[in-house]
Formats: sequence, C-alpha cells, structure tokens
Amino acid sequence: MASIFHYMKRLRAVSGTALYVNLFGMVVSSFLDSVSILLLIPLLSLIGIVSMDMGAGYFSWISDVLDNIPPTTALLIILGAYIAIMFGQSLVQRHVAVQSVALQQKFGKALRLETYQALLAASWPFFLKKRSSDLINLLTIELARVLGAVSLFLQLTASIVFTLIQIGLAFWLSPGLTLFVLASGIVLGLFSRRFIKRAKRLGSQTSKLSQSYLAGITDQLNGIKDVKSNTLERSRLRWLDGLTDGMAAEQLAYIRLRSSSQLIYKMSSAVLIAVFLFISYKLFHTQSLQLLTITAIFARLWPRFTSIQSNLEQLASMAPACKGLLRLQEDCRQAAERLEAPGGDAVSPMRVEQGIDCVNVSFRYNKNDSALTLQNIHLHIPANRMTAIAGPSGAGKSTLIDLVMGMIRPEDGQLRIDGQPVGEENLLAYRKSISYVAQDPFLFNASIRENLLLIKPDATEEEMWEALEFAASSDFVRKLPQGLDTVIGDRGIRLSGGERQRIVLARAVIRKPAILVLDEATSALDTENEKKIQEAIDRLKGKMTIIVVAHRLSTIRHADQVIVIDQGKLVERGDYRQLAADPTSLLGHLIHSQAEEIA
Ligand SMILES: Nc1ncnc2c1ncn2[C@@H]1O[C@H](COP(=O)(O)OP(=O)(O)OP(=O)(O)O)[C@@H](O)[C@H]1O
Repeated sequence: MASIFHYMKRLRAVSGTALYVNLFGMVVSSFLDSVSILLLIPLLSLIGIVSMDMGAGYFSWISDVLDNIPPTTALLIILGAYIAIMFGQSLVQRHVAVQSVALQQKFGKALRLETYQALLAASWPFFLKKRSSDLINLLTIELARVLGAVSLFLQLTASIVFTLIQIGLAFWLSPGLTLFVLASGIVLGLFSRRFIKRAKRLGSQTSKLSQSYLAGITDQLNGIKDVKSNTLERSRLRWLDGLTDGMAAEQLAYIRLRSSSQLIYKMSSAVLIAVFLFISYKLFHTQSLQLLTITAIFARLWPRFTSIQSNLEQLASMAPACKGLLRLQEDCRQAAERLEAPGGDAVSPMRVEQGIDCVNVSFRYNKNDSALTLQNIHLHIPANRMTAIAGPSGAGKSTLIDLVMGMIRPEDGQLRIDGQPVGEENLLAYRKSISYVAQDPFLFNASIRENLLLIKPDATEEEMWEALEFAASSDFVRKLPQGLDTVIGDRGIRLSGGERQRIVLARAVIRKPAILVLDEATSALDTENEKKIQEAIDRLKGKMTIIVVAHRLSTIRHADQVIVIDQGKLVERGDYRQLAADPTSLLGHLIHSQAEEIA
C-alpha cells in the first residue's frame, strides 16, 4: 500500500488546495445527507405515524418548536427545509463529482508526463536492458490502473468521511447500539483481511499476464512476416489460447473473491439487523422514534461498510501496478543522463574543430561478464575527415560507435572532443552535433515531409529536396502519389529497404550536422544507388566529420582512415590502400574473403 500512498502524495502535490476543497465538499455533502434523515422525525410525527413525545430527550426541542406553530405551517416548513437541504446536497455533490474528475485528469496528465519524461531522460543502457513491450505495458495498462487506484482512493476517502459522519450521528442518538454495530464492523473487517491479501496476489497475476500478453503480441506483430513465411500461425494461436485461459481463470478467481466477500457482508448484515433490532428492543429499550432513525442511518451505513471493503479489495488488486510504475520511475531516475537543459531546446550543437578521441576506453554490457566488449581502445578521429570502422561480425563496431556518440559511457578511459572530456555538462550539445543512420533505419509513421521536419522544423522546401537529392531519393519521391506528403506506413513499411535507408540518410544530412555517423547505412542499397550515395558522402568530406561502419568493404575505399576492430580490440589503423595491400593484415583478409564470396 506504500506505493498507493506515494501516488496520493503526488495527487496532493499536483492538485494543491483543490484536493482539500473537494474533500471538504464531500464532508458537506455527507453532512447534509445526514441532516435530511433527521428531518424524518418531525415529519413522521406531523403525519401522525409516531408521536414526538416518544422520542424523549433528543428531539424534545423540535417538539417544543412545532407545538407553537399550526400543523400545516410546520409541515410546509419541514418540507421546505427538506427541499433546501436536498438541493444544497445535490449541488455540492455535483460540484464534487465534476471536481473529482478534473483532479483525476490533471493528475493523469502530470503522471503520464513525468513518467515519459523520466523515461526519455534515461540513458541508452537502460533501454538495452528493458523490453520495450514491458515499458509500453507500464506506460499504458499499468498507468491506467494507477489512475484507477487513485480515483478509487478518493472514493474510499468519501465513503470513510460519510461513514464517520453517520457514525457520529448514530452515536449521538444511541451510543450503545452504535458501539455494537461498530464492533460487528471491526470483526468483519478483520475477517476480510485475507480477502484483501488474496486480491493483492491476484493483482500481481493481472500485471504479469498483461505484461506477457503485450510482450507476445508486440513480438509477433513486429515479426509478422516471419510468422507468416514460417507458417507459425497455428502455434501463435495456441500461445494466445493458453494465455487467455490464464487471463480468464484469473478474472474468474477475482470475481469469485469479490462476490464471496460481498455475500458474507450481505448475509451478516441480515443477521446483524435482526440481532440489532432484538437487542435494541430487549436490552436498550430504545424508543420507537429513535429506533426508526437509527435503523434508517444503519440501513445506509452498512452498504458503505460493504463498499469500503470492496474498494479496499480493488485497491489491493491495483497495488502491484502502483508498485510497478513506481519501480520504473525509480529505475529511470537512477539511469538518468543529467543533460544541461530540461527539454534541451536552448542548447546549441557543439562544433568539432580538431577531432574526437577515445583515450584508452574499455566497455562491457554487463558488469558480471568476464570479457570486455571493447578493450583499451585508443584512437583519434580527425575533424572533417572520413573514418571507417571495419572488422568481423561481433567485433564491437556498433558498440564503439555508441561509445563515440556518447550513448554509452566507458567503464575505463575517456571520450574527448577537441581535447575536452565529454561529461554531463556538454553531453547534450555534443549529441546535438551528431546525425546517426542506424543499421535498421527507423522512420515515423508520417509523411516524408513530416519525417524531415521532425529533425529540422524550419527546413525549406528547397532544403528538403537538396537532402533527398543527396541521398539519391529525389527521383523516387517525385514518383510517389503524393510526393513529399506520402505517408510511409508503420516504421516506413510502404517503402523498400533501400528507399527507407535513403530517406533516413536524407533526414540525417538535412540539418548539416558536424558529425555524421553511418552504421552499415548502405547495406540495403543496390550497387547503382550505393555508388550514388558513396559519391555524395565523398562530396561531404571536408565539410563534416564522417564515421562509417561498413560491411561491404569496397564502400570505404575513399576513407581518410580505416580502423579495424577484432574481438573488442583495435588491431589495425591506417590508409585503406596500404592495409588492403598488406597480405598479413586483417583488413586484407576480410577484403579477400568478401571478394571470394562475390565470385
Ligand atoms: N545489448 C547488448 N547486451 C549484451 N551484449 C551485447 C549487446 N549488444 C552487443 N553485444 C555483444 O557485444 C559484442 C559486439 O557487438 P557489436 O554489435 O558491437 O558488434 P559489431 O561488430 O557491430 O557486429 P556486426 O557487424 O555483426 O553488426 C557482440 O559479442 C555482441 O553479442
């Protein structure tokens, strides 16, 4: 429950005094509701059902007042008071209901924003460790459950406030009977603790099942081509069949639990009312007027006990979601990159005058691994030149690029730009100076224009076509039905692999970055388009620092410097032609192997 209290504190912080005004509204509404019950007494007396004299003590003053007024006037006064109280109560209740939703919405917005902001501020290694479907599950389903828990908590508070006021009233009318009902409530409350514990266990199961469901569905839809081409449809359906059986069983167990607790409360309420009436008649010798009023109060109070119990069970089932979201926020905070300006818009990109240096850097993904992924790499990437990184598969090329881009931090050694270490104070400016084209290029499900504008919001039409021209994609974009405004589908699915790669390249160069990083960026291109891009990249030489990871080694012939990595170590560095000509070099060997593959 500690996690629920955490979110209640956040609700208080987000809503400020509005929360207290709302709680006060709840108290007023409950109070007016109670007063309306008290009006029953003079009303019943006037109608002649009971005599005012029977309620000696508590109501004698009402009797005194009414005795001096003609009966019709008295009836009109009481009915008028009743209407005024019910109007007042309805208005307050309406205001409270609207305000509660407004508060929940405000809190929902704040919670979504703060969670997403924390997530965006987390460093790249955090995302390497987490499954994206788990993050989506927390940000959608579990976050909605947290909002549900907060709204339930508010309802619970209202129920408790109402109950306390009614108990106060009942106590005033008959302390003995009230204590009896309270004691019964406490006994039932203690008994129902196991229901709450079980609801919490079922809530954890709900969280796990929804996590598995989302993870499985995301995986399968991402790999739908593999599912279909390998005819895995039946096995995938079997997976969902098993999972939905689990979900149904869990939901049934939860409903069984809730109905059992409600059943016990209802049955015990029948017994309690019978015992209550018997005791009040036999032991307390309660007057009929008092008995009527107390019965009216308890008839409204007992369902509140039941709803408090039901709210507690629901809250317990939502507690694991609160815990999960809280853990995510905490993990994000621990993995946060302290970038200079929140939002980062005011920071200008860094200029690179001399170059980038990796000074004896080492790195491993998992601190428990004995082997280092990168070992003691010492290298200089000169500014405005083209540096190519080559090496066998799994050698550590992409890892080195991530390190050079400041996405991961070295375990040992230092990354320096123009001799200055890259740290928290200049990381954002450094990142802003880099454009990156990944091995598996990503495009947003929007038009080509929107994808380009996302990177450079003020790009002119001319700049967009210039970038597309550079990336050898202007011809095919012109031929698309809506040209620049063609929507390219989820992750750019409506484009071929090569077209996607070229649009991503255009997007990377449109903001004229100081550093352009291409990780196997031309792997999906045919020879003709690769040649065009190669020529374009060659034209960029001298204008920006280019770092290329190349699988097809023929594409790095024009690099100013080639770095060869093997098993996380820098094994060769130099001019392409020199290294390629050396029969003992690893680069020479790799080129030879590729030539044989092609032959
Ligand atoms: N997120 C990760 N967690 C753990 N190990 C990783 C992770 N990413 C990569 N590795 C490991 O680090 C090593 C280097 O991987 P890297 O992707 O840098 O190689 P690469 O040279 O780019 O390979 P390729 O040419 O096949 O893309 C590999 O052994 C790989 O299994």
